[in-house]
Amino acid sequence: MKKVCVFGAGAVGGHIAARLAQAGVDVSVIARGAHLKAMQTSGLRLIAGTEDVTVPVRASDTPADLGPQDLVISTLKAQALGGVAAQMAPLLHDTTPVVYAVNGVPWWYFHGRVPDAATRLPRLDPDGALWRHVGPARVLGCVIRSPNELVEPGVIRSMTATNRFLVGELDGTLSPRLLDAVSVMKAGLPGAEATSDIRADIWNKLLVNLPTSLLSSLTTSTTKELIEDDGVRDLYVRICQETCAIAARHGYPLPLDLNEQFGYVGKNAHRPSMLQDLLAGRPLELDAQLLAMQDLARQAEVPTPTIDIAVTLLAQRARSSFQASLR
Ligand SMILES: NC(=O)C1=CN([C@@H]2O[C@H](COP(=O)(O)OP(=O)(O)OC[C@H]3O[C@@H](n4cnc5c(N)ncnc54)[C@H](OP(=O)(O)O)[C@@H]3O)[C@@H](O)[C@H]2O)C=CC1
Ligand SMILES: CC(C)(CO)C(=O)C(=O)O
Repeated sequence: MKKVCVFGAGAVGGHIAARLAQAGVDVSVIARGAHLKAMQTSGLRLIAGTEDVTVPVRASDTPADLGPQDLVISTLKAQALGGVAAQMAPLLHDTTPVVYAVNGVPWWYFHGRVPDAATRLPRLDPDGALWRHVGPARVLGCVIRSPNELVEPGVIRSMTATNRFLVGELDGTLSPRLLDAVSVMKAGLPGAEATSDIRADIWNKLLVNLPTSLLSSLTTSTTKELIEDDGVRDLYVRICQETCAIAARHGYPLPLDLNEQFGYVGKNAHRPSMLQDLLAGRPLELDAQLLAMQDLARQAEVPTPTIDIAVTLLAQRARSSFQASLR
């Protein structure tokens, strides 16, 4: 049986690990702190609608305890990826693929696209640790469409019945290792799918993340509340339009279907992961979700006045709430 390790099994990774364990997949998790202790002592609990399941799961904070894997699924926040890149070594044999399930512009985005010197995004891999210790050859990109919250250590609440995980090779091929990874994931996650254009899926997800991360975090509102107010909805639309303009200049003209957008975000009273982090006094995924998008806008000379104001305000809010959490 294939061995799968979920690295950074918090809200999303906990959901993935619980579903895989439920389906009988040989899955283990890397986590830390009180959440790790709770999983080791009482198992991993997933609450999804009326369903409430607890599964035993092998959990550690030390990759060497778990050994080489057939598949690693990273569900860390973007800003944590570089710091653990070197620690992944014990989980990797020569060909182990690593699925990077993460929001925002990914560190590997330009790999294979433009001449080598310009392929790295220093903001997302400041000292090159990801490039050096993992490298783009192992990477399968993954877009998450699955809202979840870690409600207490060891306990994940899933906010919706439809959970999609779009997984793709960076060069778009439907390779045997991609189909293998998706079939392992599908055992517990019927919404896992192989995609032949992971970058298009990333842009589509950015189109949801830019307005929801910015506006929910600034207003402390759930995604559903955001679109109930005319003024906030107007800002939401402007942020979407600016995001579409950036995407188009980078080769991805996105159709802006506001009915579809509002249908997706309005369905759940979900606190986006960025708002969850803000309320908990944790660092935000500002670089990957927001500042990298401003970089791409500047590169393509696309004006983003609404995004810029919202990012400035949110960055300040993040600084002050992080400071408050230290007091
Ligand atoms: N939550 C959601 O609904 C959604 C999230 N996403 C995206 O998915 C990704 C993951 O988000 P989410 O699941 O919310 O994040 P979480 O913070 O809930 O999960 C990440 C986990 O990794 C742990 N971790 C961090 N560093 C280490 C380390 N060195 N060793 C062991 N464990 C570590 C964290 O522990 P600690 O808390 O101690 O730092 C945390 O439990 C993000 O990119 C997010 O934007 C996408 C769609 C929906
Ligand atoms: C779009 C949203 C809000 C839920 O899928 C998300 O990606 C997040 O919580 O970070």
